[in-house]
Amino acid sequence: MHRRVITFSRNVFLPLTTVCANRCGYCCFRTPVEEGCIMSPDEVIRTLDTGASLGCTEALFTFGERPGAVPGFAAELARLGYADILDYVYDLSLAAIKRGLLPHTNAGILTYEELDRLREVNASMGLMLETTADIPAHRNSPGKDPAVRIEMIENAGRLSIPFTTGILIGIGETEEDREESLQVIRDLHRRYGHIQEVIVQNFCPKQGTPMEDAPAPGTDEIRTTISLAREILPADVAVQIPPNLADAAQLIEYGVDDLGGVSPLTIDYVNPERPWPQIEELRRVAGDAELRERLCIYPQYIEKGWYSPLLEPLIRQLAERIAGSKRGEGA
Ligand SMILES: O=c1nc2n(C[C@H](O)[C@H](O)[C@H](O)CO)c3cc(O)ccc3cc-2c(=O)[nH]1
Ligand SMILES: C[C@H]1O[C@@H](n2cnc3c(N)ncnc32)[C@H](O)[C@@H]1O
Ligand code: MET
Ligand code: SF4
Repeated sequence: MHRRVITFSRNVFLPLTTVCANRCGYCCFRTPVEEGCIMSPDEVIRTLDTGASLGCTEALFTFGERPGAVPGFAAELARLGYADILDYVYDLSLAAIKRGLLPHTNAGILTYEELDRLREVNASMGLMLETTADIPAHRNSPGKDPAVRIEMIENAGRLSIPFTTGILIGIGETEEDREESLQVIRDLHRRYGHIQEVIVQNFCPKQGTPMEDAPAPGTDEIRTTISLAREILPADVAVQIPPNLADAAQLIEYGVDDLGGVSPLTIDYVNPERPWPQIEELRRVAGDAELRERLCIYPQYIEKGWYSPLLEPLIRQLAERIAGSKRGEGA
């Protein structure tokens, strides 16, 4: 009999800047421009080096959207010798590759040209659709307009970029909205074949944000949504849940395929109050299923050659390494 497989990726989280042109009602990550709103190259390099020594394979660059549009940010970035945060992430992606980590960037909305440029140094990229609904939490976030998000996910498809997206549940959308959001993702994948995973992320209220008193979705609601995702999405698209935000052991059997990026080093800067479980804990969560490490580019996209030539040697080397550690376990 075929044993079920649950995957995860070993990463470091690099929040290059907390400055953001949006103001989402649920977010505690964003800060005003001030000294220290940008992660310094030294700190990034140190994190990459330590991450590499701990066996991490993914450098997750997740940060505020279009920070350059916020007054004062450009001057802060200029102190580091950069005019555009995307040039900064490009250079640091090269630094990650040099140290043996595959970059995965989620910087919010990017244009077709920007995606094309970052594609060169990213093994995969991501953008949460969040929801197709028009909700109060996104009133001050032009970048969360569903049409804008869908257009970017579509552009990533046109560029054959292995892509991570997902929905955020409990932010004021209805169950019908969740269904519609998942159908939109399915349709994008039917057209371009680039969606490797869909995150079903549960909203966690944050003190000091407009939604601090909004209720968090309960386990039953998350379960129903996972089942819905598994039902709507084709089999080659993984359903991912974040094991630090939800009780993963109680959810696995409803159709979870993946536990996302887990870090032995860095915290989840978007949910700083929620520590990552250790790898041993994930094994318990997976239960009867086989827990298997993966890269931030899924195997089917490696096979198809959906990556830039610059990444080829590292992808090859890391794919062999994680396959080897599995053999070493006698699995
Ligand atoms: O593509 C994304 N990946 C996100 N990831 C990455 C994801 O968990 C994995 O790294 C992917 O599975 C890449 O393979 C996060 C990881 C964290 O530690 C915390 C938050 C996120 C959020 C996103 C996200 O919004 N989009
Ligand atoms: C990086 C991703 O984190 C998610 N995100 C942002 N704020 C929260 C929160 N309070 N709870 C859960 N997820 C959140 C969004 O979906 C964003 O796209
Ligand atoms: N700001 C981006 C977005 O919300 C990246 C994740 S949140 C830090 O899409
Ligand atoms: S969730 Fe992302 S886009 Fe929204 S305010 Fe926070 S950092 Fe900005």
